[in-house]
Amino acid sequence: MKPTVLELRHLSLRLQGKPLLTDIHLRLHPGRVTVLLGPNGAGKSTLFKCIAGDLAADGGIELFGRPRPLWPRRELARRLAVLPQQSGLQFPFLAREVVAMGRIPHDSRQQQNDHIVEAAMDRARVWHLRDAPYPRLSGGERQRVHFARVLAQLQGEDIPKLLLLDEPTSALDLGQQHLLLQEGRRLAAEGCAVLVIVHDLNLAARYGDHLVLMREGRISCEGGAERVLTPDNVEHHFGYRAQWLQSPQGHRVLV
Ligand SMILES: Nc1ncnc2c1ncn2[C@@H]1O[C@H](COP(=O)(O)OP(=O)(O)OP(=O)(O)O)[C@@H](O)[C@H]1O
Repeated sequence: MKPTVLELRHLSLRLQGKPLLTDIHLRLHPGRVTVLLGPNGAGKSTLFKCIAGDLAADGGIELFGRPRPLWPRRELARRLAVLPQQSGLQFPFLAREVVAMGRIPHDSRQQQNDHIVEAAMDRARVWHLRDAPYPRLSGGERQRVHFARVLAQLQGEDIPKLLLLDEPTSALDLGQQHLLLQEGRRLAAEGCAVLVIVHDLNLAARYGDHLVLMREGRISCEGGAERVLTPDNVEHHFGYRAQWLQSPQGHRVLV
């Protein structure tokens, strides 16, 4: 049986009398990219916050085979990295100092950290920005710096890991969107489980092994792109009639 990196059982959350998540069940395995999809307000970020420990929900969250509350914070941070939708970072850190924050949970020597920070910035294509003050970076550059930070965070021991990415491509141009998701796939190929929220259904179909579609706080459908992104499902969830077209390269593209 495949090991489970994350298991959610009967996860539900009400805030101010409003049900934000209802009876969510989800299992993630190493080596797979799972894409979380759904219309605005479906509960995707809320689900991330529950997994990240920022919101307390009813039900069970098991990470790497252990209930979430039993994980010491620092130990978990060496296995679970979260890229939130927005970072409130204002202080004029240099880009490389922001990336180095990813190394805080680790005890390694300074030398080793420098090497890891450089490699992560290289993978996120931001090494050239290493000495730039973070507040002066563009929105897309900041997003890539934070991506480098979570890459640096997950570098280290050969243990199961989970990366949560909340709309990591929202500020990126076309080329950078693909580069970032290719890096996500590369991490999965190295054994990490990746859970990513994206709004672009074509990116979801192209990079996701498993697609999870949410609506009104519930998982409404999951599986491969062909099963989840049917024109009927897309219309039902997003209020837009789409169709699949065959590209000359043989890929199917949803338009
Ligand atoms: N602290 C809160 N108290 C009450 N309602 C909240 C709270 N946080 C979020 N919500 C509501 O929960 C719902 C789900 O929000 P969430 O941010 O999870 O949606 P999402 O699927 O990530 O949407 P988007 O695609 O727009 O980012 C929204 O209706 C939001 O207004």
